[in-house]
Amino acid sequence: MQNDALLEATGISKSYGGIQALQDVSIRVGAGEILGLVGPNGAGKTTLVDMITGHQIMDRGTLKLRGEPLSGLPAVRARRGLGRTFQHPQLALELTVEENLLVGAAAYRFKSAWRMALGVITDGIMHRKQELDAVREVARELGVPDLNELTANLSLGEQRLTEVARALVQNPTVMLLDEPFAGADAHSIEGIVEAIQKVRARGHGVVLVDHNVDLLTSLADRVVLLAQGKVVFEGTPAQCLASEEMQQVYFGVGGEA
Ligand SMILES: Nc1ncnc2c1ncn2[C@@H]1O[C@H](COP(=O)(O)OP(=O)(O)OP(=O)(O)O)[C@@H](O)[C@H]1O
Repeated sequence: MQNDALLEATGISKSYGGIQALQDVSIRVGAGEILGLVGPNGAGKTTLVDMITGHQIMDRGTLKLRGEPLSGLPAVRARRGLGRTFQHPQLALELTVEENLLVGAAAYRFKSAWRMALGVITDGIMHRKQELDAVREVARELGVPDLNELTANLSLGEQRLTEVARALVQNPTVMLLDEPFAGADAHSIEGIVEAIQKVRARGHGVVLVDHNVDLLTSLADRVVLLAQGKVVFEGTPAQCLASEEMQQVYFGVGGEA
């Protein structure tokens, strides 16, 4: 065992046509660590999350989860322990909140598509009560609104909170959150923060992408600043906020706000 990194992304590069979205980017997330990923619009933050979860295919680079190579379709990576949310929440709007959360619980239980198929036939009823209990507990802890509500009726903040709750019921080794606070109300933000802290307390890891730099730096243990597809600074939140690179990237000046 080389180190205690849960997630290691090394030398990730990706271009879309003529746009170099990521160039030789490396990040690592340790056990019980929240890694904040900041950078201006178009810096490559979502692209990096997509490379890790397999929602886009990288041009170059390697990924490891708990020291083991990570590849395959997003569903395979989810079963290996990657939980995520999306910049635009991806919930089944025609289902209730509870049904959406149960999808997360089932994804965690079935370690392969074959087992999932078999499980639906053989042990669906046996595990249903267990999963319902887990879902209801997470919902209560995070303050997820009415579980019987149709997801289409939720506000953006409530959808974000529900998506984070869905990721949490999978008990992810690493949870990747793409702008979870954008447009969210105070109550939803509180629940999302609770979820992040729970993952950390379990000794698992979080990659947190958000434009709310105050909130992000108050939660993160370490911050990586991306600009134009490259890592331009990495350090503690205080070091990052004080860095010349941060001033340049966000305010176009060197050394002063
Ligand atoms: N599917 C795609 N096709 C073409 N270009 C893309 C695609 N996805 C991202 N890009 C480009 O790659 C670059 C990085 O985009 P990305 O969305 O990763 O940035 P970001 O840091 O997440 O930005 P934001 O904060 O606005 O979400 C941008 O120039 C973007 O236009």
